[in-house]
Amino acid sequence: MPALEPAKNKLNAHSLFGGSMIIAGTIIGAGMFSLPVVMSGAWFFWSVTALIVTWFCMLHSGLMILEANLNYSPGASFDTITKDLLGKSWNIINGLSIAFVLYILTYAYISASGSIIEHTLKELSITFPARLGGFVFALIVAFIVWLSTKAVSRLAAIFLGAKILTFLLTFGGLFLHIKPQILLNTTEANPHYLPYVLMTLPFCLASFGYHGNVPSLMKYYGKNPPKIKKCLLYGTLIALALYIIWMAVTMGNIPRPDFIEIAEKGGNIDVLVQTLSSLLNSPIIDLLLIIFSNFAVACSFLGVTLGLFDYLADLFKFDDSGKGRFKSATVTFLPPIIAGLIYPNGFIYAIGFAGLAATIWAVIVPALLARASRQRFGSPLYRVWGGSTMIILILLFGVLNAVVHIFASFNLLPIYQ
Ligand SMILES: N[C@@H](Cc1ccccc1)C(=O)O
Repeated sequence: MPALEPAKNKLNAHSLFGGSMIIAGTIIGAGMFSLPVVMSGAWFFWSVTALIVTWFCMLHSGLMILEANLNYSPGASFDTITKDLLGKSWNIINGLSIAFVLYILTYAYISASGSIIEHTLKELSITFPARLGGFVFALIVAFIVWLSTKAVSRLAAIFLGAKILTFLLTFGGLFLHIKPQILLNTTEANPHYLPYVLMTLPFCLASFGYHGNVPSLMKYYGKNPPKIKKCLLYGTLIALALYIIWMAVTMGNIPRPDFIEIAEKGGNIDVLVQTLSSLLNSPIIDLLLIIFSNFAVACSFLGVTLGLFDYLADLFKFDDSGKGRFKSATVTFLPPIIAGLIYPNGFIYAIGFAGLAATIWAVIVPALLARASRQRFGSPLYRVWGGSTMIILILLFGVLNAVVHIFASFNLLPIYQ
């Protein structure tokens, strides 16, 4: 995500477009690549339903952070707001869950980039093990993050542009290939979809995560709730639309039973991309898909690790000198790199656990923040609609996600296999 400048004046004219893109750019990332695999049981209709429900709840939990944030001066971080409104214990839980999500996502990106690099080089007839690919990629990203925030923001902006461009080209092409009989799964006799829908929720939740950026938007636009509200609405809507198209093109090309094999192979990006391209028989789309997946992963990788880097630098009080930044880069990258070397194929698991931890700081804590903000300040500048009912609804959604993921981890939910 590009670095944000502080708001220069109250009537600042930062465009709506920029803020919406920051939100959409953060949302659309690795999570998206887990969706077709984990949603193959629930298939198209129920997946879209789960995505819409998650979109609604994640948009409102983001708005609740905004509601609480507006009581503080622009630049106040998530940490400041939570400590002040909910107290020390919640702040520790919040901080731990943020660090956990960022760490596990960094691991997911290393795993994903390894598999993407292996697949890309295989197309060029070069054999390169995924483990090594992930390792090298992580070192490059670590170097860029160590260099400066500016380097990250410039590169992330370029990658975001490339990601959107290749997305449009790729999916424009894929759209024409959708086969209705595959999308509607007409060949399977008596299929069951509904039992598989619950387990998809934590993955949808992870895929709609962006909440660390709400305070950044306030820093960017100043106290301008109507504008920030629109950014959240448009940014999340762009992501929702894109995910629905993504479901349609993957499920409209890969027959449902084929997903069982993809999942058995670990469900990593390369397997999905490979299956898609073997079915399409179009070298151009194949190439675009590869370029797109590389950019999508690289862009979110930079954004998320920059967040983790700043968070850890602040936590351990490492300074901004070359040496201090080296220490921060080491604590940021070393644990996920080691995990990626030992266990390179845990992509899908990682996204599921990201969903479990994200439900704390991106759903439950925001709902509690909005409640506390109303009690303490009366939320004079902006209040999310729906009163306490909305707060309760969001809390229920958050708890449901946690319960689902815990049940799924103990194999208590049906799995499509
Ligand atoms: N939504 C991001 C992951 C993410 C989760 C939580 C916060 C920020 C980012 C993705 O799909 O990759």
